[in-house]
Amino acid sequence: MFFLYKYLEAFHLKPHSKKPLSSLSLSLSLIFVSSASMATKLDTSSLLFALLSKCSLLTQTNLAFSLLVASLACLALSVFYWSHPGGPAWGKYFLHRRHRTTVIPGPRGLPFVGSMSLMSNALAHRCIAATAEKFGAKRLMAFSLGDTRVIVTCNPDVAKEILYSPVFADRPIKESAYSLMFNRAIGFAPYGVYWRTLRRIASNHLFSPKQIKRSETQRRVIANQIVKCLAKQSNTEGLCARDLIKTASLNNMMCSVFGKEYELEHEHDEVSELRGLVEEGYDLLGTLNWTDHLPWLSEFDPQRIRSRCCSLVPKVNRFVNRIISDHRDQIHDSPSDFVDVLLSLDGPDKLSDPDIVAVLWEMIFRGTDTVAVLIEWILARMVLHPDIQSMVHNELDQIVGRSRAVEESDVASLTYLTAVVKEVLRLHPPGPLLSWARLAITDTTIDGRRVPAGTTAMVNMWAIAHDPHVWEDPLEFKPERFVTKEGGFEFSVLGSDMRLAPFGSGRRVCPGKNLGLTTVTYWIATLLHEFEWLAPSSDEKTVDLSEKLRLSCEMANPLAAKLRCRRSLSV
Ligand code: HEM
Repeated sequence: MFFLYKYLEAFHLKPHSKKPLSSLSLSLSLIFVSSASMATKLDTSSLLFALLSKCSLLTQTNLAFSLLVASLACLALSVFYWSHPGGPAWGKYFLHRRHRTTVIPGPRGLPFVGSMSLMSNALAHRCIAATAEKFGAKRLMAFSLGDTRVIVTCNPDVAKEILYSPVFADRPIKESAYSLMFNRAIGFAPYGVYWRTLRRIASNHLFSPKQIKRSETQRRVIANQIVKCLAKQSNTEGLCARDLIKTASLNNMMCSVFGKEYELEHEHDEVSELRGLVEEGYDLLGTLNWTDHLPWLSEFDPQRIRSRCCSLVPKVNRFVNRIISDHRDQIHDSPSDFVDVLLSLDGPDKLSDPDIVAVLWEMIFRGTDTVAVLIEWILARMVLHPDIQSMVHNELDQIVGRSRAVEESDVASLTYLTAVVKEVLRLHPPGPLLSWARLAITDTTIDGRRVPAGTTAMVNMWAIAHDPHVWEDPLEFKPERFVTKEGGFEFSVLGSDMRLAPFGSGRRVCPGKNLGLTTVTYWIATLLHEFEWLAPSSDEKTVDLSEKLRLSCEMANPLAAKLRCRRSLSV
């Protein structure tokens, strides 16, 4: 009110003004008095109208002039925000911060929207790495996604500081994740008792070494089915294994989670339906939603993410609830799959039905694509480097021999193959930006710079894994770097060494890392033991390694290969 008063007063002094200042002041005072008694009833806009209607200065010229002044003021403010290193969101913080602090370098991007183009790019990890290099900000870079302040590091020490810090144990709010119920599952549940309970239940009943061992038979059965399907198509030039591997991975998760077994050879309506739901969810969650960062856009849903989520969720609910009620109808002495486990919970651990749906849906969702994407990258590298593939074959011949199929127990002795998997994780981490970012719960200090609460933090694992200061010849495919020398330590990729932590680290580290790695290594051992993977034709010696970052970073164009069976008893 005070500002409005001042504003009108200032106008009154303009040459067009006809009404004396005293009369306007009187009008305003009257309005002030009457508005005091009705303060609770009047909203700001009606008050504004009341004020303006009292004012005879509302000429066209004055209105145009006031609009111009307001627009210029807005523009000046946004240019001021935008001029701050890191862009507009950091500029706003600069005005409100209470502490003197070193500024974090970073790109300004565009006024209002900041560096949206960095993240909406299909190669965001590469763009961020290049921008950090340009700004000399590899340790810590700031940028803005609309109103969201973001920090990103391309340095292993700073990555450790972020991922291990309890301050960054939360996830930023994403409308699509909330709409798709992931806030009630592990991935997006706010850090707290509920999240801890879910992680404990999943660690005990899905990801424990005992549980992983129990699901060995199911992985062997599915591996045999993959081999059988591939053997049938082995004469095809340019065979594309992507869909088969994705369906195999989905079948594997459906077996662990829902206790459902399907033949890979035949199309099943239930599997196709779930594949469709997962694909749609994957697309929605992997898209940068502008309304997450520009609240003034949220009414409009310009990318149709909200409406697509709204139509997906009832389908997921119907699908998963059907499976839950089938389980309720069957009485088991002991839980045989993860649905049984969740239904058997009692006391404080007991989950409501909507929460059970969210947890089950997340497991299927997270466990399917990550595994399939990694397997395709490994096969691509094998086609591209036949010399390395033949070393893997030699190892398989020595340890397993051609007379039998690989067993999961052989994998521990396949040291070169394990090194190949690690080298592919280094060059093609499925989550180059660690999939889901972290959120600062309180103000904190990272690498000596102040980071305010509410800042989103990301680790560019792809940049760390490609950094020549961290890895020798980082662009070379050299599995030998992971072959443990006599008496040396084995390099762990499970989150203890930030030079390569493709499963993240700290409190929010991937809980499915052992299950994922066991599945990938065993299936890859089988696929390489049974087949030689060759370029589709002799004149096409190269493999297209272009990437496309959705939620995971997959090959932009599916791998096409030619297969040669290595064992006569390949099925
Ligand atoms: C090759 C396989 C996989 C890769 C590369 C991978 C990678 C990741 C990464 C980078 C994160 C974020 C970690 C962080 O913020 O520090 C994550 C989180 C997660 N992953 Fe995985 N993952 C894989 C397999 C799986 C599997 C098989 C499952 C379950 C069946 C799974 C379930 C989850 C869940 C639930 C989270 C969220 C954890 C939390 O927020 O507390 N992942 N994964």
